[in-house]
Amino acid sequence: MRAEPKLAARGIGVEKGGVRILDGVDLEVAPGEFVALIGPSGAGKSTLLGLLAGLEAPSEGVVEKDGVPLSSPGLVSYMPQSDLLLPWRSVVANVALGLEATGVSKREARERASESLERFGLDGFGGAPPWTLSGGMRSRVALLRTALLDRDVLLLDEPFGALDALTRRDLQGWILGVRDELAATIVLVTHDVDEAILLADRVVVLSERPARVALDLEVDLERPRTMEQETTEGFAALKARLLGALGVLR
Ligand SMILES: Nc1ncnc2c1ncn2[C@@H]1O[C@H](COP(=O)(O)OP(=O)(O)OP(=O)(O)O)[C@@H](O)[C@H]1O
Repeated sequence: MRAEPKLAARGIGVEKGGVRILDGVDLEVAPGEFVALIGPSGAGKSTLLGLLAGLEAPSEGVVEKDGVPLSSPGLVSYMPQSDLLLPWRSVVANVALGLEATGVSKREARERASESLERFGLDGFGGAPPWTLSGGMRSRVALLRTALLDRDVLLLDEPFGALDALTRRDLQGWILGVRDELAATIVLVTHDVDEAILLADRVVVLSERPARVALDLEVDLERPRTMEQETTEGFAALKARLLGALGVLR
């Protein structure tokens, strides 16, 4: 018998300001699975992630977590596209913010934030203001703030989108390393086909707007994943299929 999906979007349609954005999108994510969501710019990836986060309701269809319709935000950890670090708060205070928002006392939130800095490569930077950090470190602060919420679902909207190529690779390698520790079902929105294949168990491609699922591809590469796998034939074959579905290769 198949396990109940951790997350399910069924028959999702979304219309905004008279524009049809999503049209009959079905997506199931199994417990502990890592799914990457890619698609053309403006296809509706962030919209779909927002629905999975319970931030908005679809015009048609239903989003379920553990088989129960998702009716409010806060049941999952969600990291929006911009890192939203508050410039007047230190790194530790920024990390603690998510916990504080869920009702944890300021003192406990800061303690837990301080304790976690090391495993996110931020040791010694707790008192620093965000503007003194590199882009990669800012991303880790935002990721840590989201991960500390300790929900069983982690939704990431292009967490490395604004980073240069080298820093991006560095963080991809780092995500591979902390994946087990995060122990969550993960949905990641990305524009980067290599990133999707490297990190995910499955890559779901959305079509042009109004978006449908154009391809749902299992990434059957061995784990633990390494950057070296990017040079293998298996990787290249997956990439060709994804680029084909995106309309880049015809
Ligand atoms: N309130 C709104 N009214 C009309 N159209 C909207 C509204 N909000 C979003 N859209 C449109 O919905 C589409 C989907 O937006 P969304 O941000 O989900 O796409 P995306 O795939 O995440 O894009 P990107 O890859 O560029 O981040 C876009 O074309 C956007 O212009």
